[in-house]
Amino acid sequence: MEYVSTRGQAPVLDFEGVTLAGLASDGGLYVPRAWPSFTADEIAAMRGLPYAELAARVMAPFVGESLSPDRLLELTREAYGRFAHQAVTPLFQLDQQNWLLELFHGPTLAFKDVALQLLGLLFEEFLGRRKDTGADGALTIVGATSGDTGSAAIDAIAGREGVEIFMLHPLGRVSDVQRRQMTTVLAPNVHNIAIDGSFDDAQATVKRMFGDPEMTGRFRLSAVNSINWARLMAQVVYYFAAALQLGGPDRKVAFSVPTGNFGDVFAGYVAARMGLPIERLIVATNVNDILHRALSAGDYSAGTVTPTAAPSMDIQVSSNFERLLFDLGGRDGMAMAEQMRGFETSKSMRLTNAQQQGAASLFTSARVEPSEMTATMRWAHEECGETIDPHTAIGLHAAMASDLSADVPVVTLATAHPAKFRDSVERATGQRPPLPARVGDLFTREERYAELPGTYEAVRDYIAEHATPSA
Ligand SMILES: Cc1ncc(COP(=O)(O)O)c(C=O)c1O
Ligand SMILES: N[C@@H](CCOP(=O)(O)O)C(=O)O
Repeated sequence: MEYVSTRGQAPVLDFEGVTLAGLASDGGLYVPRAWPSFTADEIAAMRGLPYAELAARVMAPFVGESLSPDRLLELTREAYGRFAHQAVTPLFQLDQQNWLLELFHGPTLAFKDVALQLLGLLFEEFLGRRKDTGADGALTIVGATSGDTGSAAIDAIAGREGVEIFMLHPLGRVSDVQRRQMTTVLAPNVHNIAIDGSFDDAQATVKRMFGDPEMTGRFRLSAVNSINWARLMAQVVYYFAAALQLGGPDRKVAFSVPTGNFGDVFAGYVAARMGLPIERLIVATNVNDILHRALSAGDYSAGTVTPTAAPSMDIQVSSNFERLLFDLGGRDGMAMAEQMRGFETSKSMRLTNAQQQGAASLFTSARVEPSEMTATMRWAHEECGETIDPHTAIGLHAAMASDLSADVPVVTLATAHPAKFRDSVERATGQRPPLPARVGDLFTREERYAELPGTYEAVRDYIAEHATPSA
């Protein structure tokens, strides 16, 4: 499988190459040159497979020659063996039409674990291989988080040889559980940085660093955010898992996805491109609603980020939207580069007709207000006996407000465990969700992190001082 950049100028790479590279060198994002697809019979034959086997089957075409099928299966078995639920991503039925896909049974209680547990193993595999051949094996990961990617990536990377991680989070804008899941990991290869700014500022810093020759010349940078293709690839699998349980491929299923950086819902788009019959993808946002404006009116213009009770979705510049626009706009890298240059200058762009119409054939969107989010948490608790987190509530509200026909099952992605957002959940339901035992003594452990201004220079200098130069 070959991967090309959405901006057309970066070298074409294989799966191992894109996994280690993260962001493309022209500032674009890597996507497969063409979408692999399965026939309905091939999809039907996946019914009943254990999750790790399904994952290996769905991801095999993306991995190509970079791993043998047996090795890929060993890695998926290892990654998903660490989950607290045997089904890995179980479904929970709420009512006749609505289901929750519980994606929070991994070590750090959010959907990020599904991809990052595997990505940690892939880094180890590919770096080990390079070391065996005498090539430089050291990797400096630089990431941005609004709370969940950070903890999942740190859990996956802490203590691993030849890899170090610098994780930027917005100071004071993540929950106490999210922060402590990152800052109490004291492994020497883990560096937490709280910046005075928003997630968007952190993400912009990370992207700029990949284009800074001084940094790329000294350090071998890589990414754990969903700019890394391997992240998205692993997230495609649970769309297959859910649809197969609800009658797919013979029956269409809709998904409602609490959305910020557009990674999770883009994985649903990829599943559809691979042949999985999907009735609709609902993009659910909080008041940081750039994606809702883009999908409903073609207006992709970023305002200031408003802090909310669903902090992981407090994002205005959604990285992966570029992947969708590239695919829907005829895969023209030069045109995409120009469109993104315009956006980077003015923080605003219009979708082309092709992009808007292409998106409308599969996506709808909704902006969910704080009162609707709270009411949905309360409804799920009182009527269905299910405690849900604020992000999931945003997805569920959008699902229940949609105009889908009653015979279409709607799966809302339950992206985080309610215990990660205990204060908001308690305010909505009157019950404080206990922390699962697997996160351990989070509130008695020592915390360590640096606090920096939100400028590129401050972060660059800190990383330049603390990172290990590549040989
Ligand atoms: C709990 C939670 N829900 C939803 C999202 C939004 O997902 P995405 O950024 O892939 O759109 C995030 C952050 O990524 C998250 O952490
Ligand atoms: N909500 C995310 C933001 C980063 O998203 P990613 O999927 O691109 O890593 C977070 O929790 O950090």
